Amino acid sequence: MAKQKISAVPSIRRLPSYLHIIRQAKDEGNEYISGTVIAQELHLEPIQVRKDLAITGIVGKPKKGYPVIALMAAIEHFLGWDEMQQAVLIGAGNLGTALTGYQEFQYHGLNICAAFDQDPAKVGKTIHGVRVFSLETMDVQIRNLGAKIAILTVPSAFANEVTEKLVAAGIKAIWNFTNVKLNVPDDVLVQKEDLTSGYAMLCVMMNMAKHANV
Ligand SMILES: NC(=O)c1ccc[n+]([C@@H]2O[C@H](COP(=O)([O-])OP(=O)(O)OC[C@H]3O[C@@H](n4cnc5c(N)ncnc54)[C@H](O)[C@@H]3O)[C@@H](O)[C@H]2O)c1
Repeated sequence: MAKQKISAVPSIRRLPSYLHIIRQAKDEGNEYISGTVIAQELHLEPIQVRKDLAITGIVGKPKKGYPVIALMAAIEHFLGWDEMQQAVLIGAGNLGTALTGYQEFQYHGLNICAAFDQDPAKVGKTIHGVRVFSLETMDVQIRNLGAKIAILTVPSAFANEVTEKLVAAGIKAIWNFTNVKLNVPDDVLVQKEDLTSGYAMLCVMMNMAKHANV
């Protein structure tokens, strides 16, 4: 996996919300959905939705919109969600437990197949159907499971120490929930996640609304 600059980051971040709405439309028995309907649901401009969907290669029909089944398939294929990825989770604490319990990942091609923790009280337990293993067995287990993705939810102080072990075990992509910049070789991808950036947006919106109302 080579590191490349991704140009359409905001569009890619919106695709899962589109998929959710399109899936709902399909469940309600609709064969087509228009960009305008998706835009209305998400408070976006229709032109933005059409531009975003264009990156998946699908084109809508005038007056009808997009065929829902083909549109879902195109988005899932673009995101790589039409193939199930095996992932391991390191740090079965509060956040790690919540992530293992998030059933939606199954619809997004992500299967958390094992968890690892250094706490002996957690080793051997099963959280939301995911077995927690000892860190000592991590290398062998990752190789046996063929997992290439790791979800990192350990305390930040241990993030790089654990990352070194993950890389040695053959992990090629890390979803990093710690607040640490990970030291990884060029062929290992890292996506850092921070819930506070969403909260920051909410605060700015609240501030703007407050000033607009005075
Ligand atoms: N990105 C976000 O928005 C966000 C939100 C919440 C928490 N976090 C981060 O996620 C991490 C976990 O937070 P939490 O609230 O779940 O903490 P927690 O203390 O509940 O869980 C941490 C788990 O990691 C285990 N652990 C500790 N050292 C380890 C090691 N060396 N190897 C393997 N396991 C180890 C602990 O035994 C524990 O089960 C922290 O780094 C926290 O800052 C990020």
